[in-house]
Amino acid sequence: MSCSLSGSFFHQQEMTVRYQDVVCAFIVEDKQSKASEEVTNSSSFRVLCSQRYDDAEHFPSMYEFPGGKVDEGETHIQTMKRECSEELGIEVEPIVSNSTEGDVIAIKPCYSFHHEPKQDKRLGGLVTFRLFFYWAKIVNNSQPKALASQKVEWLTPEQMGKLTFCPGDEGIIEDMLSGTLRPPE
Ligand SMILES: Nc1nc2c([nH]c(=O)n2[C@H]2C[C@H](O)[C@@H](COP(=O)(O)OP(=O)(O)OP(=O)(O)O)O2)c(=O)[nH]1
Repeated sequence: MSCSLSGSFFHQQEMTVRYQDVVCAFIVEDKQSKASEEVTNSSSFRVLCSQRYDDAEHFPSMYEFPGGKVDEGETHIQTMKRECSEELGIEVEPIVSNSTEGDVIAIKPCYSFHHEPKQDKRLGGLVTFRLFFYWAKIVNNSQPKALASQKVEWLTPEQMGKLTFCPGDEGIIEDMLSGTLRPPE
């Protein structure tokens, strides 16, 4: 069977589109901690968020969940732990469900968007990011510090809703606000 193909179709076929997995952690505040007094009596919760630098090459000043690109040979959980250590100086563990012991709860694994990195030598060219979200908690009482961002804050979904988050987080805040996305009990 023959078919006619437009120039733009050929262009797309020749273009290399790479995929880059990004792991993001929804780090839930420990409700026992003093700082979270205002949310202990409600169904609300707070999640650790960072604000990117004002002069960041991509998405300056926007908020994001801690995380980053998966390095070659890394599992998602290794990436999450490494990024949290590098960016926040904290040790985290994934929150696992009781019924599926050992399984990580992954949320919305299909967020993707196009991105044209200029400097990142690992990428180069057109890249589709796939964001994977995991619930996590801080262990060993380590305290988060803004080591790679201008600010880190514990935020409720209501507070997040008033801020601008990175494009891959589209829908996430709305889901937290509506209650469809909540930390596992
Ligand atoms: N860490 C993180 N990245 C996010 C989120 N939402 C979202 O769209 N992203 C995007 C921003 C980045 O382009 C990419 C993650 O890359 P990265 O954490 O290594 O950040 P980076 O500043 O070095 O990235 P970049 O300059 O290459 O964009 O995913 C999020 O909630 N957390």
